[in-house]
Amino acid sequence: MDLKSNHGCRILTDPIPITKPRLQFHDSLLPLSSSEVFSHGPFLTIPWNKPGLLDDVLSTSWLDDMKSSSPRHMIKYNGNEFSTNDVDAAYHNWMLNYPSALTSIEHIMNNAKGKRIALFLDYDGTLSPIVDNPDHAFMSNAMRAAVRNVAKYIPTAIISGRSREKVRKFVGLKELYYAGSHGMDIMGPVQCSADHTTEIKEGNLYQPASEFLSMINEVFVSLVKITKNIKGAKVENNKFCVSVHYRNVDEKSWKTVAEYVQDTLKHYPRLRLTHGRMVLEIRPVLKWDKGKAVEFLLESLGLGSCDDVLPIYVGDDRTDEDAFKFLREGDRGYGILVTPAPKESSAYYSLRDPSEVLHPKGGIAPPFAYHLVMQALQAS
Ligand SMILES: O=P(O)(O)OC[C@H]1O[C@H](O[C@H]2O[C@H](CO)[C@@H](O)[C@H](O)[C@H]2O)[C@H](O)[C@@H](O)[C@@H]1O
Repeated sequence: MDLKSNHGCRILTDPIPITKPRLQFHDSLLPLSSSEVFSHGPFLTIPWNKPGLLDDVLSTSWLDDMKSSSPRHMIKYNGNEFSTNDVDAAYHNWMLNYPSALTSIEHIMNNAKGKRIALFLDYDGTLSPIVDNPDHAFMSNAMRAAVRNVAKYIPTAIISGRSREKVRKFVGLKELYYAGSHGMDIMGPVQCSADHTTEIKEGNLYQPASEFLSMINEVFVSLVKITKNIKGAKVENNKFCVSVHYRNVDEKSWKTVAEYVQDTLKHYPRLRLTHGRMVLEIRPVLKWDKGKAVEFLLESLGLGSCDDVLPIYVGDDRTDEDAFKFLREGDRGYGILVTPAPKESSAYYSLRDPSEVLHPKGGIAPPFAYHLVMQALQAS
C-alpha cells in the first residue's frame, strides 16, 4: 500500500488487485450488472440465485499469469508474492486499450473540434486521493482552483456516491452542478426561458429515490448499531444510499461485516447492494445510476440530443462505469478511468491517480480540459 500525505492524512493506493482476499456474500447480495438494471421495469427484483463472489476489487486473474515470469522485485501482499515489474508491464499493456488521457490530447482535441464540452467529475479517488478516513478526503486547493477555472468555460458537474450536501461542502464551489447519492440527488441547472441560457439555482432538485429516504435512514441506524463493535467499521449516511466502509476493519472481521449487511438487507427487498473501493453500498433498486444522472444533466443543460456536444466523464470506481457505458454507447463522449492498476472498463482513456487529473502546470484541470479550454478560447 502506497502512503503519501494529504493534509496530514494517509493517502492510500488500494492494493494492486492481484490476489486480494474476497468478501464472501450470500448470493442475494451480488451486485447487479448494468444490463440487469436496465432490462427490468422501474423497480427491480433482486436476483436471488446468482452464483459468485462479491469482490472489492475487479477480477484480474490474467495478472496472476504474468506473476510467474521470474520477476526480480517481489512484493509480498496477503501472503502472496508478485512482481512490481510485472504489474508495471501489465499496466503498460493495459494502456494499449486505455491510453493515457495525458498523451491522447491531440486525439481528444481533434474529436472535440467544433463541439461543446460538458465535464463530469467523480469526487473520491478522482478529485481527492483515497484516504483511510472518509471524513478527511479533502481536495487540494490547487485542484479546487483548477476545477473552478475549467467551470468558467465548460459546464461542469460533480457526480458522487456521497450525499450531495457533503460532496458540495468538500468541493466548495457554487458554480458547479452536483449530483449526490450516485446521481439520485441532483441539483440541476435551470433553463431561462427568455434567452435559453442555463443557470444554477438552489432548490431545483431532482430526487428520483425520494420515497426511499426514510427506509435508507432506518437501514443506516440499524447498521450503525450492529456494526458498532466491529473495530474500524464505519457506516456513512449518503442520504439515498448508505456506505459501509471496511477499509479499516481487520480482514478477519470482513466476513462479519458482510453478514451484518446481508442480514439487514434481507428485511429490505427494495434495496440492493453495489460495491466500491473497500466499501459496500446499499441503495434503492431503482433504474437510476451515474449514467442516468449524466443523461439527465445533459438534457437539463439543453445538450441532450445535440451532435455538437462532447461529454467527458472522469471517475475511478465501479459505479462510474455506468456513466462510461452511457457515453460509449452511441459514441456520445469519453470516459476517463482513474486507476493505478489495470481494470476492465467502458472508459476510453486512463489516468493513474488524482495527481494526474490535475494539470501539472497548475491552472486548469483536468489536463485534457486545459487544452480543450485553450482551444475553445482560441476559436472564440
Ligand atoms: O462516487 P464517489 O465520489 O467516488 O464516492 C464513492 C464513495 O467514496 C467514499 O469512499 C471512498 O473514499 C474514502 C475516502 O478516500 C475511502 O476511505 C473509502 O475506502 C472509499 O470507498 C465515500 O466515503 C463513500 O460514501 C462513497 O460512496
